[in-house]
Amino acid sequence: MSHSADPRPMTSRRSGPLKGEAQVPGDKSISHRALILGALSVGQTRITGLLEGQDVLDTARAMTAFGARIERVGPGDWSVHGVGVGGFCEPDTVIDCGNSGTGVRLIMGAMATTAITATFSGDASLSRRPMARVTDPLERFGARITAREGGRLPITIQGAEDPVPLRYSTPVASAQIKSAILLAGLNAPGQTVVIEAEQTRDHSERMLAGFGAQITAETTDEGHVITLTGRPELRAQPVAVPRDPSSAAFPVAAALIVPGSEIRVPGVSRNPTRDGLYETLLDMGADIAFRNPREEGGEPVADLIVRHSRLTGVTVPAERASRMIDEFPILSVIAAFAEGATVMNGVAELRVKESDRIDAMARGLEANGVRVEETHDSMTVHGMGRVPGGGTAATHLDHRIAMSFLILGLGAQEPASIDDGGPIATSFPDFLPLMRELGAELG
Ligand SMILES: O=C(O)C1=C[C@@H](OP(=O)(O)O)[C@@H](O)[C@H](O)C1
Ligand SMILES: C=C(OP(=O)(O)O)C(=O)O
Repeated sequence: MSHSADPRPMTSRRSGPLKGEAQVPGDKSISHRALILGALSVGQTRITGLLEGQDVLDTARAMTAFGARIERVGPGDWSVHGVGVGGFCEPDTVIDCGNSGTGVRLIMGAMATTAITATFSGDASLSRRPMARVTDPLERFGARITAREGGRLPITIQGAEDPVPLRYSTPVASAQIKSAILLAGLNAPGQTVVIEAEQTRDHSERMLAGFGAQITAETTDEGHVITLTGRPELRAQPVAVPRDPSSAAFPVAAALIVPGSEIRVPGVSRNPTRDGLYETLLDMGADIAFRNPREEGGEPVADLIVRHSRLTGVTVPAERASRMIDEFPILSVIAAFAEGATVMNGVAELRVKESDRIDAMARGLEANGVRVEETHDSMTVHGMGRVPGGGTAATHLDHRIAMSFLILGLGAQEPASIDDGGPIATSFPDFLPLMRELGAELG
Protein backbone atom coordinates (compact mmCIF):
# COMPACT_ATOMS: atom_id res chain seq x y z
CA MET A 1 0.00 0.00 0.00
CA SER A 2 1.38 3.44 -0.83
CA HIS A 3 2.11 5.77 2.03
CA SER A 4 0.19 8.99 2.55
CA ALA A 5 -0.23 10.99 -0.64
CA ASP A 6 0.17 14.34 1.19
CA PRO A 7 3.79 15.49 1.14
CA ARG A 8 5.17 16.19 4.63
CA PRO A 9 7.90 18.85 4.49
CA MET A 10 10.44 18.51 7.32
CA THR A 11 13.46 20.43 8.60
CA SER A 12 16.46 19.61 10.76
CA ARG A 13 18.87 22.01 12.43
CA ARG A 14 22.31 22.09 13.96
CA SER A 15 22.11 20.07 17.18
CA GLY A 16 24.09 19.76 20.39
CA PRO A 17 26.05 16.53 21.06
CA LEU A 18 24.02 13.35 20.40
CA LYS A 19 24.10 10.90 23.28
CA GLY A 20 22.46 7.62 24.25
CA GLU A 21 21.35 4.38 22.69
CA ALA A 22 19.74 3.99 19.26
CA GLN A 23 17.63 0.84 18.99
CA VAL A 24 17.27 0.71 15.22
CA PRO A 25 14.59 -1.51 13.64
CA GLY A 26 14.88 -5.04 12.30
CA ASP A 27 16.62 -5.69 9.02
CA LYS A 28 14.36 -4.99 6.04
CA SER A 29 15.87 -7.62 3.73
CA ILE A 30 15.61 -10.34 6.37
CA SER A 31 12.08 -9.28 7.37
CA HIS A 32 10.76 -9.68 3.80
CA ARG A 33 12.44 -13.06 3.47
CA ALA A 34 11.19 -14.35 6.84
CA LEU A 35 7.58 -13.64 5.80
CA ILE A 36 8.01 -15.17 2.35
CA LEU A 37 9.84 -18.30 3.50
CA GLY A 38 7.42 -18.65 6.43
CA ALA A 39 4.58 -18.58 3.89
CA LEU A 40 6.33 -21.26 1.78
CA SER A 41 6.94 -23.65 4.68
CA VAL A 42 4.86 -26.15 6.47
CA GLY A 43 3.97 -25.25 10.07
CA GLN A 44 4.20 -22.07 12.12
CA THR A 45 7.11 -19.65 11.74
CA ARG A 46 7.48 -17.23 14.64
CA ILE A 47 9.35 -14.05 13.72
CA THR A 48 10.74 -11.68 16.36
CA GLY A 49 12.24 -8.27 15.66
CA LEU A 50 10.34 -7.96 12.37
CA LEU A 51 10.62 -4.51 10.80
CA GLU A 52 7.12 -3.03 10.85
CA GLY A 53 7.86 -0.60 8.03
CA GLN A 54 5.37 -0.16 5.19
CA ASP A 55 7.48 -2.19 2.71
CA VAL A 56 7.40 -5.24 4.97
CA LEU A 57 3.73 -4.78 5.93
CA ASP A 58 2.94 -4.83 2.21
CA THR A 59 4.79 -8.15 1.87
CA ALA A 60 2.85 -9.57 4.84
CA ARG A 61 -0.43 -8.55 3.18
CA ALA A 62 0.71 -10.13 -0.09
CA MET A 63 1.55 -13.43 1.64
CA THR A 64 -1.95 -13.45 3.14
CA ALA A 65 -3.38 -12.98 -0.35
CA PHE A 66 -1.45 -16.09 -1.49
CA GLY A 67 -2.98 -18.15 1.32
CA ALA A 68 -0.64 -17.86 4.33
CA ARG A 69 -2.20 -17.12 7.72
CA ILE A 70 -0.31 -14.23 9.32
CA GLU A 71 -0.89 -12.70 12.75
CA ARG A 72 0.82 -9.93 14.66
CA VAL A 73 1.31 -11.31 18.16
CA GLY A 74 2.99 -8.19 19.60
CA PRO A 75 5.43 -5.45 18.56
CA GLY A 76 7.79 -7.04 16.02
CA ASP A 77 6.47 -10.46 16.99
CA TRP A 78 4.67 -12.18 14.13
CA SER A 79 3.36 -15.67 13.40
CA VAL A 80 3.14 -17.13 9.88
CA HIS A 81 1.30 -20.36 9.07
CA GLY A 82 2.67 -21.38 5.71
CA VAL A 83 1.18 -23.31 2.82
CA GLY A 84 4.33 -25.17 1.72
CA VAL A 85 6.37 -24.97 -1.51
CA GLY A 86 3.95 -24.98 -4.47
CA GLY A 87 0.99 -24.35 -2.13
CA PHE A 88 0.22 -20.69 -2.95
CA CYS A 89 -3.42 -20.09 -3.89
CA GLU A 90 -4.50 -17.59 -6.53
CA PRO A 91 -5.02 -14.11 -5.05
CA ASP A 92 -8.38 -12.50 -5.78
CA THR A 93 -6.98 -8.96 -5.68
CA VAL A 94 -4.08 -7.11 -7.27
CA ILE A 95 -0.89 -7.48 -5.19
CA ASP A 96 0.12 -3.89 -4.38
CA CYS A 97 3.76 -3.87 -3.25
CA GLY A 98 3.76 -0.13 -2.55
CA ASN A 99 7.29 1.29 -2.66
CA SER A 100 9.18 -1.98 -2.30
CA GLY A 101 11.49 -3.36 -4.99
CA THR A 102 12.49 -6.23 -2.73
CA GLY A 103 8.88 -7.12 -1.98
CA VAL A 104 7.64 -7.19 -5.56
CA ARG A 105 10.69 -8.88 -7.08
CA LEU A 106 10.92 -11.64 -4.48
CA ILE A 107 7.20 -12.32 -4.45
CA MET A 108 7.06 -12.49 -8.27
CA GLY A 109 9.80 -15.11 -8.03
CA ALA A 110 8.06 -17.01 -5.25
CA MET A 111 4.83 -17.46 -7.27
CA ALA A 112 6.18 -17.80 -10.83
CA THR A 113 6.58 -21.58 -10.72
CA THR A 114 3.12 -22.29 -9.29
CA ALA A 115 0.20 -22.63 -11.73
CA ILE A 116 -1.73 -19.56 -10.56
CA THR A 117 -2.09 -16.05 -11.98
CA ALA A 118 -1.33 -12.84 -10.12
CA THR A 119 -1.11 -9.15 -11.00
CA PHE A 120 1.39 -6.88 -9.23
CA SER A 121 1.33 -3.10 -8.84
CA GLY A 122 3.20 -0.44 -6.88
CA ASP A 123 3.39 3.28 -6.18
CA ALA A 124 4.68 5.88 -8.65
CA SER A 125 8.30 5.17 -7.68
CA LEU A 126 8.06 1.38 -7.98
CA SER A 127 6.15 1.71 -11.26
CA ARG A 128 9.18 3.47 -12.78
CA ARG A 129 11.69 0.77 -11.75
CA PRO A 130 12.99 -1.93 -14.12
CA MET A 131 11.38 -5.35 -13.68
CA ALA A 132 12.59 -7.18 -16.83
CA ARG A 133 15.75 -8.08 -14.91
CA VAL A 134 13.49 -10.42 -12.91
CA THR A 135 10.68 -11.24 -15.34
CA ASP A 136 13.13 -12.33 -18.11
CA PRO A 137 14.62 -15.18 -16.02
CA LEU A 138 11.19 -16.05 -14.59
CA GLU A 139 9.90 -16.57 -18.16
CA ARG A 140 12.69 -19.10 -18.63
CA PHE A 141 11.19 -21.19 -15.82
CA GLY A 142 8.04 -21.37 -18.00
CA ALA A 143 6.01 -18.48 -16.55
CA ARG A 144 4.00 -16.24 -18.94
CA ILE A 145 4.39 -12.59 -18.18
CA THR A 146 2.78 -9.38 -19.41
CA ALA A 147 4.26 -6.06 -18.38
CA ARG A 148 3.70 -2.43 -19.17
CA GLU A 149 5.94 -0.74 -21.75
CA GLY A 150 9.61 -1.09 -20.79
CA GLY A 151 8.95 -4.09 -18.53
CA ARG A 152 7.38 -1.96 -15.77
CA LEU A 153 4.57 -2.58 -13.31
CA PRO A 154 1.71 -3.40 -13.36
CA ILE A 155 2.76 -6.94 -14.33
CA THR A 156 0.67 -10.08 -14.64
CA ILE A 157 2.33 -13.45 -14.15
CA GLN A 158 0.78 -16.72 -15.17
CA GLY A 159 2.88 -19.17 -13.18
CA ALA A 160 4.52 -22.11 -15.00
CA GLU A 161 2.40 -25.30 -15.15
CA ASP A 162 5.46 -27.44 -15.63
CA PRO A 163 8.44 -25.46 -14.38
CA VAL A 164 11.95 -26.26 -15.58
CA PRO A 165 14.97 -25.38 -13.43
CA LEU A 166 17.25 -22.58 -14.57
CA ARG A 167 20.97 -21.87 -14.77
CA TYR A 168 21.41 -18.11 -14.90
CA SER A 169 24.22 -15.54 -14.76
CA THR A 170 22.87 -12.28 -13.35
CA PRO A 171 23.64 -9.31 -15.65
CA VAL A 172 23.93 -6.84 -12.72
CA ALA A 173 24.93 -7.42 -9.11
CA SER A 174 21.51 -7.74 -7.47
CA ALA A 175 20.37 -9.79 -4.51
CA GLN A 176 16.79 -9.21 -5.63
CA ILE A 177 17.38 -10.91 -9.00
CA LYS A 178 19.28 -13.76 -7.32
CA SER A 179 16.58 -14.20 -4.67
CA ALA A 180 13.69 -14.11 -7.15
CA ILE A 181 15.36 -16.92 -9.12
CA LEU A 182 16.10 -19.00 -6.02
CA LEU A 183 12.52 -18.62 -4.78
CA ALA A 184 11.20 -19.65 -8.22
CA GLY A 185 13.65 -22.56 -8.19
CA LEU A 186 12.06 -23.89 -5.02
CA ASN A 187 9.14 -25.26 -7.03
CA ALA A 188 11.12 -26.44 -10.08
CA PRO A 189 12.33 -30.03 -10.05
CA GLY A 190 16.14 -30.38 -10.21
CA GLN A 191 18.87 -27.84 -9.62
CA THR A 192 18.54 -24.11 -10.12
CA VAL A 193 21.88 -22.31 -10.38
CA VAL A 194 22.54 -18.56 -10.06
CA ILE A 195 25.95 -17.16 -10.96
CA GLU A 196 26.90 -13.69 -9.75
CA ALA A 197 30.00 -11.77 -10.89
CA GLU A 198 30.06 -9.97 -7.51
CA GLN A 199 28.60 -11.61 -4.44
CA THR A 200 25.52 -9.75 -3.18
CA ARG A 201 23.79 -9.93 0.20
CA ASP A 202 23.32 -13.58 1.13
CA HIS A 203 20.24 -13.50 3.40
CA SER A 204 18.19 -15.69 1.04
CA GLU A 205 20.88 -18.37 0.97
CA ARG A 206 21.28 -18.34 4.76
CA MET A 207 17.56 -18.45 5.42
CA LEU A 208 16.79 -21.09 2.78
CA ALA A 209 19.41 -23.33 4.41
CA GLY A 210 17.88 -22.59 7.83
CA PHE A 211 14.42 -23.65 6.58
CA GLY A 212 15.86 -26.96 5.34
CA ALA A 213 16.53 -26.38 1.63
CA GLN A 214 19.59 -27.95 0.06
CA ILE A 215 21.65 -24.98 -1.10
CA THR A 216 25.38 -24.52 -1.70
CA ALA A 217 27.53 -21.53 -2.62
CA GLU A 218 31.06 -21.56 -3.99
CA THR A 219 33.40 -19.16 -5.73
CA THR A 220 34.67 -20.56 -9.03
CA ASP A 221 36.23 -19.14 -12.23
CA GLU A 222 32.67 -18.31 -13.33
CA GLY A 223 31.97 -16.21 -10.22
CA HIS A 224 29.91 -16.78 -7.10
CA VAL A 225 27.80 -19.85 -7.87
CA ILE A 226 24.70 -20.75 -5.84
CA THR A 227 22.99 -24.10 -6.40
CA LEU A 228 19.54 -24.89 -5.01
CA THR A 229 17.81 -28.26 -5.20
CA GLY A 230 14.12 -27.79 -6.03
CA ARG A 231 11.01 -29.15 -4.33
CA PRO A 232 12.27 -29.31 -0.75
CA GLU A 233 9.82 -29.45 2.11
CA LEU A 234 10.60 -26.22 3.93
CA ARG A 235 10.15 -26.59 7.67
CA ALA A 236 8.84 -23.62 9.68
CA GLN A 237 11.55 -22.02 11.83
CA PRO A 238 11.81 -19.34 14.48
CA VAL A 239 13.50 -16.26 12.97
CA ALA A 240 15.12 -13.59 15.17
CA VAL A 241 15.68 -10.61 12.88
CA PRO A 242 18.91 -8.67 13.63
CA ARG A 243 18.86 -4.87 13.54
CA ASP A 244 19.33 -3.29 10.12
CA PRO A 245 22.83 -1.98 9.31
CA SER A 246 21.32 0.20 6.57
CA SER A 247 19.03 1.91 9.11
CA ALA A 248 21.82 2.07 11.73
CA ALA A 249 23.80 4.10 9.18
CA PHE A 250 21.62 7.18 9.87
CA PRO A 251 22.22 7.61 13.63
CA VAL A 252 25.83 6.49 13.05
CA ALA A 253 26.26 9.27 10.48
CA ALA A 254 24.66 11.81 12.80
CA ALA A 255 27.05 10.91 15.64
CA LEU A 256 30.04 11.19 13.29
CA ILE A 257 29.16 14.69 12.05
CA VAL A 258 27.78 16.36 15.22
CA PRO A 259 30.63 17.53 17.50
CA GLY A 260 30.76 15.99 20.97
CA SER A 261 28.49 13.04 20.11
CA GLU A 262 28.83 9.49 21.41
CA ILE A 263 26.12 6.91 20.82
CA ARG A 264 25.64 3.18 21.15
CA VAL A 265 23.76 1.17 18.52
CA PRO A 266 23.20 -2.35 19.86
CA GLY A 267 22.61 -5.63 18.02
CA VAL A 268 23.37 -4.48 14.46
CA SER A 269 23.93 -7.10 11.76
CA ARG A 270 27.58 -7.43 10.75
CA ASN A 271 26.85 -9.70 7.81
CA PRO A 272 30.00 -9.44 5.65
CA THR A 273 27.87 -8.94 2.51
CA ARG A 274 26.46 -5.74 4.10
CA ASP A 275 29.51 -4.18 5.75
CA GLY A 276 30.86 -1.90 2.99
CA LEU A 277 29.77 1.36 4.63
CA TYR A 278 31.45 0.49 7.91
CA GLU A 279 34.67 -0.46 6.12
CA THR A 280 34.57 2.85 4.23
CA LEU A 281 33.92 4.90 7.38
CA LEU A 282 36.90 3.28 9.13
CA ASP A 283 39.03 4.19 6.06
CA MET A 284 37.83 7.79 6.46
CA GLY A 285 39.01 7.85 10.06
CA ALA A 286 35.69 7.24 11.84
CA ASP A 287 35.80 6.34 15.52
CA ILE A 288 33.55 3.25 15.54
CA ALA A 289 34.06 0.30 17.87
CA PHE A 290 32.34 -3.06 17.35
CA ARG A 291 31.70 -4.53 20.79
CA ASN A 292 30.42 -7.90 21.91
CA PRO A 293 30.43 -9.67 18.51
CA ARG A 294 28.05 -12.63 18.56
CA GLU A 295 25.63 -14.65 16.42
CA GLU A 296 21.86 -13.98 16.51
CA GLY A 297 19.33 -15.65 14.23
CA GLY A 298 22.07 -17.10 12.01
CA GLU A 299 23.68 -13.66 11.40
CA PRO A 300 26.76 -12.09 13.01
CA VAL A 301 25.84 -9.00 15.10
CA ALA A 302 27.71 -6.50 17.29
CA ASP A 303 27.07 -3.38 19.40
CA LEU A 304 28.42 -0.22 17.78
CA ILE A 305 29.95 2.63 19.77
CA VAL A 306 30.28 5.72 17.58
CA ARG A 307 31.95 9.04 18.42
CA HIS A 308 32.18 12.33 16.54
CA SER A 309 35.19 12.10 14.22
CA ARG A 310 37.35 14.20 11.94
CA LEU A 311 37.01 12.48 8.58
CA THR A 312 39.01 12.47 5.37
CA GLY A 313 37.67 11.78 1.86
CA VAL A 314 38.43 8.38 0.31
CA THR A 315 37.87 6.48 -2.92
CA VAL A 316 35.31 3.69 -2.62
CA PRO A 317 36.24 0.94 -5.09
CA ALA A 318 33.58 -0.38 -7.48
CA GLU A 319 33.94 -3.93 -6.06
CA ARG A 320 32.63 -2.68 -2.71
CA ALA A 321 29.44 -1.15 -4.14
CA SER A 322 27.17 -4.18 -3.74
CA ARG A 323 28.15 -4.49 -0.05
CA MET A 324 26.86 -0.99 0.68
CA ILE A 325 24.46 -0.27 -2.17
CA ASP A 326 21.77 1.36 0.03
CA GLU A 327 24.29 3.40 2.02
CA PHE A 328 25.61 5.70 -0.73
CA PRO A 329 23.07 8.46 -0.02
CA ILE A 330 24.09 8.72 3.63
CA LEU A 331 27.77 8.22 2.76
CA SER A 332 27.56 11.21 0.42
CA VAL A 333 26.25 13.31 3.35
CA ILE A 334 29.06 12.12 5.62
CA ALA A 335 31.53 12.83 2.79
CA ALA A 336 30.31 16.44 2.65
CA PHE A 337 31.51 16.90 6.28
CA ALA A 338 34.89 15.23 5.57
CA GLU A 339 38.00 17.04 4.33
CA GLY A 340 38.67 16.37 0.63
CA ALA A 341 37.00 14.41 -2.13
CA THR A 342 35.13 11.14 -1.66
CA VAL A 343 34.83 9.24 -4.93
CA MET A 344 32.17 6.53 -5.25
CA ASN A 345 32.76 4.22 -8.22
CA GLY A 346 30.60 1.57 -9.88
CA VAL A 347 27.31 2.94 -8.56
CA ALA A 348 25.10 2.99 -11.71
CA GLU A 349 22.52 0.81 -9.89
CA LEU A 350 21.74 3.84 -7.71
CA ARG A 351 19.98 5.32 -10.70
CA VAL A 352 17.23 2.66 -10.58
CA LYS A 353 16.39 2.63 -6.87
CA GLU A 354 13.33 4.34 -5.33
CA SER A 355 14.71 7.44 -7.11
CA ASP A 356 17.76 8.17 -9.24
CA ARG A 357 19.85 8.44 -6.09
CA ILE A 358 22.90 9.96 -7.79
CA ASP A 359 20.80 12.77 -9.19
CA ALA A 360 18.75 13.22 -5.99
CA MET A 361 21.86 13.41 -3.78
CA ALA A 362 23.79 15.65 -6.18
CA ARG A 363 20.93 18.18 -6.47
CA GLY A 364 20.18 18.14 -2.73
CA LEU A 365 23.84 18.52 -1.76
CA GLU A 366 24.29 21.39 -4.22
CA ALA A 367 21.22 23.08 -2.72
CA ASN A 368 23.03 22.88 0.64
CA GLY A 369 26.28 24.38 -0.69
CA VAL A 370 28.24 21.19 -1.39
CA ARG A 371 30.06 20.62 -4.69
CA VAL A 372 29.35 17.29 -6.40
CA GLU A 373 30.47 15.76 -9.69
CA GLU A 374 28.67 12.85 -11.31
CA THR A 375 29.01 10.49 -14.24
CA HIS A 376 26.58 7.73 -15.19
CA ASP A 377 28.16 5.35 -12.68
CA SER A 378 30.13 7.48 -10.23
CA MET A 379 29.71 10.37 -7.85
CA THR A 380 32.33 12.59 -6.22
CA VAL A 381 31.50 14.74 -3.20
CA HIS A 382 33.93 17.55 -2.43
CA GLY A 383 34.03 17.76 1.36
CA MET A 384 35.09 20.99 3.04
CA GLY A 385 34.89 19.83 6.64
CA ARG A 386 31.71 21.90 7.08
CA VAL A 387 28.40 22.15 5.24
CA PRO A 388 26.62 25.49 4.69
CA GLY A 389 23.09 23.95 4.60
CA GLY A 390 20.05 26.17 4.10
CA GLY A 391 18.67 24.17 1.15
CA THR A 392 15.61 22.04 0.45
CA ALA A 393 16.08 18.59 -1.07
CA ALA A 394 13.50 16.88 -3.27
CA THR A 395 13.04 13.32 -2.00
CA HIS A 396 11.20 11.70 -4.95
CA LEU A 397 9.34 9.11 -2.78
CA ASP A 398 12.72 7.84 -1.53
CA HIS A 399 13.09 7.12 2.20
CA ARG A 400 16.89 7.08 2.12
CA ILE A 401 17.09 10.48 0.43
CA ALA A 402 14.66 11.90 3.00
CA MET A 403 16.62 10.58 6.01
CA SER A 404 19.99 11.52 4.51
CA PHE A 405 19.10 15.23 4.22
CA LEU A 406 17.54 15.35 7.69
CA ILE A 407 20.86 14.00 9.03
CA LEU A 408 22.78 16.61 6.99
CA GLY A 409 20.90 19.43 8.72
CA LEU A 410 21.98 18.22 12.18
CA GLY A 411 25.57 19.21 11.43
CA ALA A 412 25.12 21.99 8.87
CA GLN A 413 25.49 25.70 9.59
CA GLU A 414 21.93 26.51 8.46
CA PRO A 415 18.85 24.24 8.75
CA ALA A 416 18.21 21.74 5.95
CA SER A 417 14.76 20.83 4.67
CA ILE A 418 13.15 18.07 2.65
CA ASP A 419 9.98 18.34 0.62
CA ASP A 420 8.47 15.08 1.95
CA GLY A 421 9.25 12.94 5.00
CA GLY A 422 6.35 10.52 4.38
CA PRO A 423 8.51 7.84 2.67
CA ILE A 424 10.64 7.37 5.82
CA ALA A 425 7.94 5.01 7.14
CA THR A 426 8.77 2.46 4.44
CA SER A 427 11.95 1.34 6.23
CA PHE A 428 12.34 3.25 9.52
CA PRO A 429 8.97 4.20 11.02
CA ASP A 430 10.48 5.38 14.34
CA PHE A 431 13.26 7.44 12.78
CA LEU A 432 12.05 10.81 14.11
CA PRO A 433 11.46 9.81 17.77
CA LEU A 434 14.67 7.76 17.82
CA MET A 435 16.75 10.67 16.53
CA ARG A 436 15.04 13.17 18.86
CA GLU A 437 15.73 10.89 21.81
CA LEU A 438 19.46 11.15 20.96
CA GLY A 439 19.14 14.95 21.04
CA ALA A 440 18.61 15.69 17.34
CA GLU A 441 16.53 18.72 16.43
CA LEU A 442 14.32 17.65 13.57
CA GLY A 443 10.71 17.32 12.54
O1 LIG B 1 17.64 -8.24 -1.69
C1 LIG B 1 17.42 -7.26 -0.96
O2 LIG B 1 16.82 -7.37 0.14
C2 LIG B 1 17.89 -5.95 -1.40
C3 LIG B 1 18.76 -5.84 -2.45
C4 LIG B 1 19.27 -4.57 -2.98
O3 LIG B 1 18.66 -4.32 -4.22
P1 LIG B 1 19.25 -4.89 -5.61
O4 LIG B 1 19.09 -6.35 -5.62
O5 LIG B 1 18.39 -4.24 -6.68
O6 LIG B 1 20.67 -4.42 -5.68
C5 LIG B 1 18.98 -3.40 -2.05
O7 LIG B 1 19.15 -2.19 -2.74
C6 LIG B 1 17.60 -3.47 -1.46
O8 LIG B 1 17.36 -2.42 -0.56
C7 LIG B 1 17.40 -4.74 -0.69
C1 LIG C 1 16.58 0.04 -2.58
C2 LIG C 1 15.88 -0.14 -1.47
O1 LIG C 1 14.77 -0.93 -1.32
P1 LIG C 1 13.89 -1.71 -2.40
O2 LIG C 1 14.73 -2.03 -3.59
O3 LIG C 1 13.38 -2.89 -1.68
O4 LIG C 1 12.75 -0.77 -2.76
C3 LIG C 1 16.31 0.50 -0.20
O5 LIG C 1 15.72 0.19 0.83
O6 LIG C 1 17.24 1.34 -0.19
